[in-house]
Amino acid sequence: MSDYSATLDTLKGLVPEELLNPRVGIICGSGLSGLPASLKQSVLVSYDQLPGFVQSTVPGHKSSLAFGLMGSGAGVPVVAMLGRFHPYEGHKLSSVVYPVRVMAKLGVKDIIITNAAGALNPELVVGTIVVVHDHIALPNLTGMNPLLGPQTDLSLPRFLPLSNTYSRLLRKLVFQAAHDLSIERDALAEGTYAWVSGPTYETPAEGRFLRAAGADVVGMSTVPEVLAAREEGMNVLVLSLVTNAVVIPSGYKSVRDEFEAEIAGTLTNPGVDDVVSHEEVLSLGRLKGDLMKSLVEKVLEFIPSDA
Ligand SMILES: O=P(O)(O)O[C@H]1O[C@H](CO)[C@@H](O)[C@H]1O
Ligand code: HPA
Repeated sequence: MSDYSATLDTLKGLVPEELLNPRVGIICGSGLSGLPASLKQSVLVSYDQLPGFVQSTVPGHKSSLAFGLMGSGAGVPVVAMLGRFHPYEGHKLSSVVYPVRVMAKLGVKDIIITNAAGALNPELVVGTIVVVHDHIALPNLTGMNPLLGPQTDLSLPRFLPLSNTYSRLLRKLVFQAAHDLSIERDALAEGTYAWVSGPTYETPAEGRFLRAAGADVVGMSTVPEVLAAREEGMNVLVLSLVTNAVVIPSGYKSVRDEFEAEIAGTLTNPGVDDVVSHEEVLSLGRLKGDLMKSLVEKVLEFIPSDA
């Protein structure tokens, strides 16, 4: 698994030398694989060609790495994961973060991680892009941490601080990019991402619990990648696309009240239990994919080459 040299040698045989030193890594979330659609000189490498890579089995995720130049002008050399790995697919945490470590070995300094997420903060409208500034990871706190285990690379820190996880500079560049693109203010927000293992979506009570703990959005990915990227010394930017509401502003509706209103003939608004689906998540990705793409491309233009 940790034989990076086999992966790197394979990449050397498949990707032209001028694309093999990407500055920025990108991970495409559910339904967001179109992000690198307009890469120049793009070269696709399928995961099944790469030792150490597993397969993405989730609809809306492809299984390829894309190398190329992104953005206007000459473009910035990037490597993008068109499809990520989640622990709920049965992948080990070490497999989930393997591509991030490969990116580090290729020289990636800045990583832009995107995802689809449910809104816990009732003020977040579906379609909003949340610039993540913090996270809550119950799996990490309870023993499912991708950095657990013997230290195989002594050049990496044993005890990684997480108080400065999400690069202040990169976060600010998103707002600069949005300003430049005249994207309306409400299209973006800042917030805290809660990582859950999935594959079940949250119950309403779990949603309220995570909200009470201080999270704004929830998803089943990203945090393992963030931890590996930070351990490898990368600057991290996370953008979450809100695809559905988890905590419904109107809150819980009592069926006893409803029943009593019904027999009293005063029932006007019967409660309905909202149900989220992955199709809904993907359709939001299709709807907002272009916005995410232009934002990421603009951010790339602004990232200093020595950041
Ligand atoms: O986080 P990404 O991969 O964007 O996908 C999100 O969407 C899927 C659920 O619909 C889960 O995998 C969740 O994590
Ligand atoms: N919960 C967890 N993960 C998600 C959700 C959600 O509501 N939406 C998209 N990914």
